[in-house]
Amino acid sequence: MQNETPIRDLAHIPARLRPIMAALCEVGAELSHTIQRGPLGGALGAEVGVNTDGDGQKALDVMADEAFGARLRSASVRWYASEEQEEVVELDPEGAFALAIDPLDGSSNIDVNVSIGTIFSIYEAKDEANASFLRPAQEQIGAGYIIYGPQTMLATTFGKGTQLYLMDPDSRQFVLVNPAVKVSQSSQEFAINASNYRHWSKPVRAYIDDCIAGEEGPRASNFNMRWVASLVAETHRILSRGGVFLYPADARKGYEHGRLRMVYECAPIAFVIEQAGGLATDAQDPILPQSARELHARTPFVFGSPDKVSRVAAYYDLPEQEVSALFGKRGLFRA
Ligand SMILES: O=P(O)(O)OC[C@H]1O[C@](O)(COP(=O)(O)O)[C@@H](O)[C@@H]1O
Ligand SMILES: [Mg+2]
Ligand SMILES: [Mg+2]
Repeated sequence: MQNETPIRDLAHIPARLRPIMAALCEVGAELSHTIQRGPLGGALGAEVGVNTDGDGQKALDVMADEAFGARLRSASVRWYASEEQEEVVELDPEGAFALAIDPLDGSSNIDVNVSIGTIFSIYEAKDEANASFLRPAQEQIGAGYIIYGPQTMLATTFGKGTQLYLMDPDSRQFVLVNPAVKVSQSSQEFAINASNYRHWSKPVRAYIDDCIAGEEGPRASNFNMRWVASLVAETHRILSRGGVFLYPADARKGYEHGRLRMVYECAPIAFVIEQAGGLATDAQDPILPQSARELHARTPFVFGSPDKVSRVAAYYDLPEQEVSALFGKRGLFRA
């Protein structure tokens, strides 16, 4: 049964952002229900078009975008920037906020019953649509994600730590379960799409080679690997038990800046992770001081436990011959 108040504990949410958060949670709860019904509610994973980035659009991508856009109209959102829309949409000319959204993240997992999510980022609205989003990511006033997994959860930050809420499936209310999430320092897990190994730069190969070399290698420790192909799911795992995520730039055409989009994927996840004591970079420099070049611009993205993220950057700082020497000696995947 749908409850009147979609979030039970409001103390951590600034009063003026509560209508936006209520709207996001209401639509999130509906999506969670739709996702749980899976094929009983229609072909959610059916390809229905192509978005501005050239990615195939699934039925659920479009459904989620329409539902968020419609509900946020009455939540003081002036500018709405979505992965699924080429341009920024004006929702309420009187609205005070600009909201960027990846309505459905990890769409390749819709049909295989694996965790997917919604990512959002909130700024004060400026008079001009694009200028409201093409600005330093550290100007975000709120960010977070909803994960639709075995449990539906919300992770948010408003600049005072990261909070975690669990949706009670009976009442569909989001209930605070952790008021101060902290990224663990101790995990020995890395996440990267290793099928792209041959396309990576030398620093990335050297970093991963050293992880894979385990106890016998320079790290003198065994590592585990995970790749869900849902940024939200990888973020949630790292918030829960630490580790490092990498989606670097690579040599494939169109991947000069990696795959993930700055405005509605990397900026909000960076804010959530850093407020939980982690680090987020473009492999070398922090994400939060950076601005997107354009609405759907990509950026390389590395985040997680601070020691691991800093170590990745250190591999880029090694002189070229030194990385080559390391790479030559340690290249376990060499064809
Ligand atoms: O298929 P790849 O190259 O491993 O990319 C996986 C990445 O792409 C994404 O699915 C992109 O998100 P969308 O589903 O919103 O397009 C990320 O969630 C994930 O980290
Ligand atoms: Mg995404
Ligand atoms: Mg998406």
